Amino acid sequence: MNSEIEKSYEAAKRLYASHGIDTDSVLEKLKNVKISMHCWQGDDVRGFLNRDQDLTGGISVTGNYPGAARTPAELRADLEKAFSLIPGKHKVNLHAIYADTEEKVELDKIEPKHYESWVEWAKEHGLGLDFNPTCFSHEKSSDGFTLSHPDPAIRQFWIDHCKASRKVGAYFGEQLGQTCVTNVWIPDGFKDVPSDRLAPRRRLKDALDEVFAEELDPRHHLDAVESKLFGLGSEAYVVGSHEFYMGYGLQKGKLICLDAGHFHPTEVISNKLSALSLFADGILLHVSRPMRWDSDHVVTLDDELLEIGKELVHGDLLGKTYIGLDFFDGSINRVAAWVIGTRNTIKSLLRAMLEPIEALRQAELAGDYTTRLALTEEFKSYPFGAVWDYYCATSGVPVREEWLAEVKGYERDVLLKRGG
Ligand SMILES: C[C@H](O)[C@H](O)[C@@H](O)C(=O)CO
Ligand SMILES: [Mn+2]
Repeated sequence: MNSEIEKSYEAAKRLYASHGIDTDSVLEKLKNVKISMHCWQGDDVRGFLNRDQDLTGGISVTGNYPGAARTPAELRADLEKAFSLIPGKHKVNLHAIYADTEEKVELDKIEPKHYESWVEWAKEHGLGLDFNPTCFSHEKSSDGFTLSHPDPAIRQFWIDHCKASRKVGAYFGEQLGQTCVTNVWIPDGFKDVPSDRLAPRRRLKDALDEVFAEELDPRHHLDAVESKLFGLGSEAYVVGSHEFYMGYGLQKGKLICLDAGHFHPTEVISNKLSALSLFADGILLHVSRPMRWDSDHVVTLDDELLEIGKELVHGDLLGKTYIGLDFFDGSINRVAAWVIGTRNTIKSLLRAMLEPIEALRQAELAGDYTTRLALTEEFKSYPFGAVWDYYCATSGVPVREEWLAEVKGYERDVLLKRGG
């Protein structure tokens, strides 16, 4: 290893040690945290089933940066490239539309065999897999409703799709020896003020009961439910609101998914974690960056991401929280988007682990808010970067922005040769 990196790390280690923070054990702890990298950043949420369908469900990707993956092999190659630039061992989050099969299979008929190549690949690379039913970009969701659809036949189609998805998820967990989280998100909602808010929610509740009726081994598989305040075309009312899923998840023992972009613009998920942790068995995060709305920008190391990291680390929530990412930006290199967002998410955890939390808590308890503020601010310029660089170097991934040259080379040699 470059001796400058080592020297800076040793100096940083001594400085943090003077506050009782052992950087070596922090890095050991960090190594065990898995981030679920969402496959859909790699191809603008197109998938491989129903590729002729436009992206619907009130979500949107803008930008036409060249090189989006067109096949499972291309997507896997891009994911591998990204993982080679990110420290640690992580997971990949698949949507049902990412099936790798020659068969023309309908969503309600998907089976583990349609995802076998993903399982083989995950085994080969020591990765975990998570899963999601895809309740959008389909003719049966074209009027904006799925599990809460008033037509029982359409509702049943989506119920069957979600049931089939759980089986796929359970297979992933069992094959890979890592719990798979299958997350249900549906777009259902109204553009304008509804006359009946209750009936769709009652239908959704019943539909979910049917979806989750079969018990699955929690060592292999956990269910999550994801709420939203509004989407494009569902500005007035979303059936699966936060209150709905918080109630459902707490009552039925499901993981509650908090997507950073799914709340009122002044609401932050970092402030929900401690409260939820007192009641929920587990939490799933969709780390995202809303810009004025649920715009799914690549996550940066902004105040909210740092706050999320602090809550997870200082609230001792890493053991009960599954950290997934959810952004999709088609205006920049998509491999770089993964690398930036995932490295930032890991950095936010490291930053929190390097905080003098005991001293801060004592100051707070004593009502000494001056010390709390002074220490918090001074620690912002502590040599966190030296510890991060050392972590990257010892994990065998590029240090600082060195990864960018790798991505540029990959763009030149691989992505730009893909054509439209
Ligand atoms: C593609 C994802 O499943 C989707 O983004 C969902 O998680 C969401 O956040 C919708 O706004
Ligand atoms: Mn999400």
